[in-house]
Amino acid sequence: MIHVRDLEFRYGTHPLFSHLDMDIRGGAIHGLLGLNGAGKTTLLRLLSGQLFPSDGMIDVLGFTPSQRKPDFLSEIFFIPDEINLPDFTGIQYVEMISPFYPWFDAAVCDTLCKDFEVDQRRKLTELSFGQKKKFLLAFGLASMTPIMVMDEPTNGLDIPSKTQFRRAVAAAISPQRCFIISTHQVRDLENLIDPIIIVHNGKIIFNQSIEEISARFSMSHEYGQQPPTEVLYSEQIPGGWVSVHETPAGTDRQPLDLETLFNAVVANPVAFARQTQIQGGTL
Ligand SMILES: Nc1ncnc2c1ncn2[C@@H]1O[C@H](COP(=O)(O)OP(=O)(O)OP(=O)(O)O)[C@@H](O)[C@H]1O
Repeated sequence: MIHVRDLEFRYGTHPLFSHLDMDIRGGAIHGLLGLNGAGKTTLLRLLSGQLFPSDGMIDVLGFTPSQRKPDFLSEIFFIPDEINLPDFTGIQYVEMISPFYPWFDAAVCDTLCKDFEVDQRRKLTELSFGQKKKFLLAFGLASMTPIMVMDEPTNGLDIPSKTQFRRAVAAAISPQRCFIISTHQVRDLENLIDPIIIVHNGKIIFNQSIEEISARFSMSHEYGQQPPTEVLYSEQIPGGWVSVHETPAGTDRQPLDLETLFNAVVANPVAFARQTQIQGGTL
């Protein structure tokens, strides 16, 4: 659904992306991870036509986002981290904005607002940060756009709302839709995001499904003071070490936790670089 080739992007003279390639398929909830300042928000804005590349190609559903064609803008919904909503009630917002989204489903919006306990009769400017975010999530999921891009969507959500968010997103994904979620809160989204994409030093250095990851890499815990040897990555934990290594054939796998995987990939990108593209499937 999304293809990026040789993307270059700079803010002023400061280069951020150089020769960045990425392929994203439909029917999946992609987790976009990266260190602070790696360029996650910038990449999401480039994909949604809010920023323009300095060079290279971005293809989203056959559109070039920077052209900002109305047909393209009605197929993508962007939920930013910082939300500015107009001085409307939720009901007025739905009346004014939903006509831009041809597949908008008002019943889905009502149900999600109810689940999130957001009162659409209230002025959006008078809602708390978390309530605004939940309203926009409900509206965005109800927009039924094939592409949905979310920047740190669980920021500001209380614990039950995070659970409802995971449930709503899992229920909304379909082979015709593609979600990209940028997050630092990987524990909030564990078991939801798959594949995992990591942006680092101006490039996509990792883009693999959980199945591919767990077939190739395992995690183990060792007790004692000495760090384990012959591993791809290790980090100290109370009483021992957790390490990431290639899975030897025929051994049982330990599920990988995403935080450790992320630390491992960023600490040793070369070791993980062999499979940065999703292989097979409909790209
Ligand atoms: N408007 C701007 N003008 C100049 N530089 C910018 C601008 N916006 C972002 N940057 C720079 O671009 C880099 C990437 O920023 P971006 O917000 O995309 O990163 P991020 O991965 O989303 O970071 P975080 O995880 O901290 O939210 C940073 O070094 C940032 O300072």
